[in-house]
Amino acid sequence: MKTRGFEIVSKYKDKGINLPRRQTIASAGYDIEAAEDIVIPSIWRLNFVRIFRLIRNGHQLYERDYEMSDDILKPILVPTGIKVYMPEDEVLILANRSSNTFKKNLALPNGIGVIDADYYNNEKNEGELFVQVLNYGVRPLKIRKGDRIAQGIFIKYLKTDDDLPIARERVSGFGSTNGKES
Ligand SMILES: O=c1ccn([C@H]2C[C@H](O)[C@@H](COP(=O)(O)OP(=O)(O)OP(=O)(O)O)O2)c(=O)[nH]1
Ligand SMILES: [Mg+2]
Repeated sequence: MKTRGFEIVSKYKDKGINLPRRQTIASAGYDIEAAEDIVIPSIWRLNFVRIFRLIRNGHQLYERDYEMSDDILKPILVPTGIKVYMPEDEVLILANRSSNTFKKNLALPNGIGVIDADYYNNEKNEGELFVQVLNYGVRPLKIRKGDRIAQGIFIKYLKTDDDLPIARERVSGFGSTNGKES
């Protein structure tokens, strides 16, 4: 019987993806690997480029220039090539590895990632997990395919007494319930 587990998404079948694994007897987290080589640019450099662009365009660096700009510094989404299934009352918490901040200047800007049970096999991206990352170091950071970039922890979540039943199905992630994806 299938209860909870990880699977490889179709796009990455036969691409040598390893399913997440725990590393020691009592490790809570299933370590999740990057599915591709990817370079994470430094946020300092990106911000420098933005400021340089503002100055070059003759803008003064007033607060309103930032407010007017829709040039949001978006985190990089690292593909994992995997999806996760679990009972409806569970959630996979995607957490950073402490070594990422300690050794690599790699942060998960959303703090933790919340992977909902109904994200599995969604029509848009089949439920592929992505890890949002920011490199707060000064150099670009190379992530290689197979590097363990985050860990997934399964937990049960609770509902309030007056929780409203809802029939809406999840079609994707990253703002899909906002009406439009951002
Ligand atoms: O680090 C993350 C965080 C989320 N997700 C996927 C799985 C999750 O089920 C979905 C929605 O995440 P969340 O509810 O945290 O984001 P949202 O901004 O509320 O998006 P939505 O409106 O789609 O719920 O996006 C990831 O792949 N990685
Ligand atoms: Mg949501």
